[in-house]
Amino acid sequence: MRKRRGKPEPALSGSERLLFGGPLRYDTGWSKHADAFLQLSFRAMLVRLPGMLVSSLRLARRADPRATWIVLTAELGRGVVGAVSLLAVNSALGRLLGGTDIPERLRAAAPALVVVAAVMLVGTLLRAASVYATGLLEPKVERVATELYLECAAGVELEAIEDHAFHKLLDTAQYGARSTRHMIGYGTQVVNALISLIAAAGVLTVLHPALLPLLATMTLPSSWSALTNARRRYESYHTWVQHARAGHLLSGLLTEPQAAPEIRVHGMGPFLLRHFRAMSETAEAEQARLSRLAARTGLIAAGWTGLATLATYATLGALLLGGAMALSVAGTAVLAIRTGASSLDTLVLQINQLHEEALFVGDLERLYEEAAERAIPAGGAALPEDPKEIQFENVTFSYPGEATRPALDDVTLALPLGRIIALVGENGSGKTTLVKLLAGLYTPDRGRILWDGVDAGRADRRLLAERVAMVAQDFKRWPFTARVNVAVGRSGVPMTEERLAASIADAGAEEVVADLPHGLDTLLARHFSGGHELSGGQWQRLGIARAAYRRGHILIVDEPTAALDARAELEVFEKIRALAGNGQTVVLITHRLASVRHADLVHVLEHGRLVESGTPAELLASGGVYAELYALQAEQFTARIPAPKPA
Ligand SMILES: Nc1ncnc2c1ncn2[C@@H]1O[C@H](COP(=O)(O)OP(=O)(O)OP(=O)(O)O)[C@@H](O)[C@H]1O
Repeated sequence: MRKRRGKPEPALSGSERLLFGGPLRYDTGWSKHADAFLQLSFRAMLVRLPGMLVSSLRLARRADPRATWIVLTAELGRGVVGAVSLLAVNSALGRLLGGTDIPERLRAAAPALVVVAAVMLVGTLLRAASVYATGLLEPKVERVATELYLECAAGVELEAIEDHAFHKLLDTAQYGARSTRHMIGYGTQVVNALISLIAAAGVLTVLHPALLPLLATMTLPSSWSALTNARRRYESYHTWVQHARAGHLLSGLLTEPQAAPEIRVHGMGPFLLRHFRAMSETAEAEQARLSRLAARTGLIAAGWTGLATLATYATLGALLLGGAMALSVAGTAVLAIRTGASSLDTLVLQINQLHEEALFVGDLERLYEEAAERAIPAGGAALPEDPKEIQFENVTFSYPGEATRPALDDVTLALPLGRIIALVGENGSGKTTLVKLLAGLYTPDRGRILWDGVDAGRADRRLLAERVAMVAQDFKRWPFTARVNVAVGRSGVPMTEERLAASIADAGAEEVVADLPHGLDTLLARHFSGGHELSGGQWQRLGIARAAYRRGHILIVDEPTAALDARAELEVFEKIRALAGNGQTVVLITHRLASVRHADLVHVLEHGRLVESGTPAELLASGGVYAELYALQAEQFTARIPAPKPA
């Protein structure tokens, strides 16, 4: 970011330091694209104007070509009407102020006056047409831009979504979609003001060439003031966007149902409120700083405009007194100057607004570009129809920005298909990371994942995802009906009752559904009226039903029984075993080693490395990590509880 002289560093609030560990401001230099701040000079603004107008026009045509055509024609027409009206006024004034006989003068001026009235009527009609079509266009343009934005968010790699810099771009670009809507209105007004200005300037040049530079001098100060303020607002926005996000986070926490019990039991309400207030006050201080600067800039600009106006009218007076200009011409000149000054003012203001919106649209365009670069690649090699084995070959993977040891370190292992394979290891040993790589959510930094010899890194990612069903540890509890919560497992196929019933049976979730007040049509979101909440274990069964509904070849279950009671756990493992019996591969992550006994193969991970592989019996016999963990768990049931000390 370009440092500005005299720009004070925003104060760091105690709340930010305590809650978020430091100032919540983004490093704006993260993007490899052109720095938006460099695009804020007056020259850059003018250079970018045609591009801004063209990009608004392109979006508008995409959203509604007919309405775009109406707006353009109407605005062009209004400009022409303005010029004709000025010329007609000039002609009427010349006739009214020439000659001696008043009725004669009026008669001579009548046709010009009729023209003035007629063009005013046409102008009004054109304005109505433009307002109507702009109203049609704006929401459509916003929708088109928002759809593109959401497509980008849904289409990028998981790594991009987890990257804070990309997330910042997502945050700022969301305002770009709204800005595209405003750009239509501002764009229209720019076109209109530009045409009226050209008309007024043309008329002025004809009247006297000295008047044109004076007109420009009169409007320069307001341009400078508007541009300076816009630049400050945009700069401040970018510096403070993360802070604003944190403020929303706090207010969201105070109202969200998940946090409500803890807020009440731990009495966290006043704590969060206090910090919300402190964060808001810091943001208010920034607003006050901007307003102070805007008022100062406005005052300087107003003084400058006053002097320029004085000079203009003094010049006009001197021309009149010196006999260099007729009175009627001076009258038209005053009108043309007023029209021109007002058009120029509007033009500068609207270009500036357009420019300010364009900066946000610029963020949106940067997001489109960045998202295209980070998109999940389309196409690729086909995977074998019925593979026998998936082989991890020296796979190493680190999460972006994690400088310490890799989450997976040189892992080589085999996953024979059609079996139950368990992944075992202590917290943070890399089990979830391994299955995420298997599902194609991440790609290895080094090494390969081979499906019967075909490198998954080169495979069509869509086809790979087709094969996989996953119940992640933190699987999504969609705030939709129970039916949808199961059927989203494969939302691309028509929903059938048979498939739903079979998946629910496969997951042993019949009772969960039967207990719902409206069966499968029960809304599973308590914060909506008529909504219902499930327990953690009940949700887990629906999650498994969702994965069963997907009918992928490989079922990945990450901690499937964490929220289940002992009986339910046994039952769920029974169901998972039955699924494997159908020829489906099950990759199971669990800490309950008793449940691993039924696996065909166990891989044990430690600190991201594979330390043991084998059948449960082999691993128990070998006395390694698995055997040690197993013994620890078994001990918990057999160890004697120490007798209470005598009083
Ligand atoms: N999204 C992420 N971004 C950055 N680091 C991550 C991310 N997810 C996991 N890690 C890190 O990667 C390492 C392996 O995590 P992983 O979730 O694969 O372990 P795990 O064996 O599944 O653990 P657990 O048994 O607790 O679920 C950990 O050090 C963790 O901090």
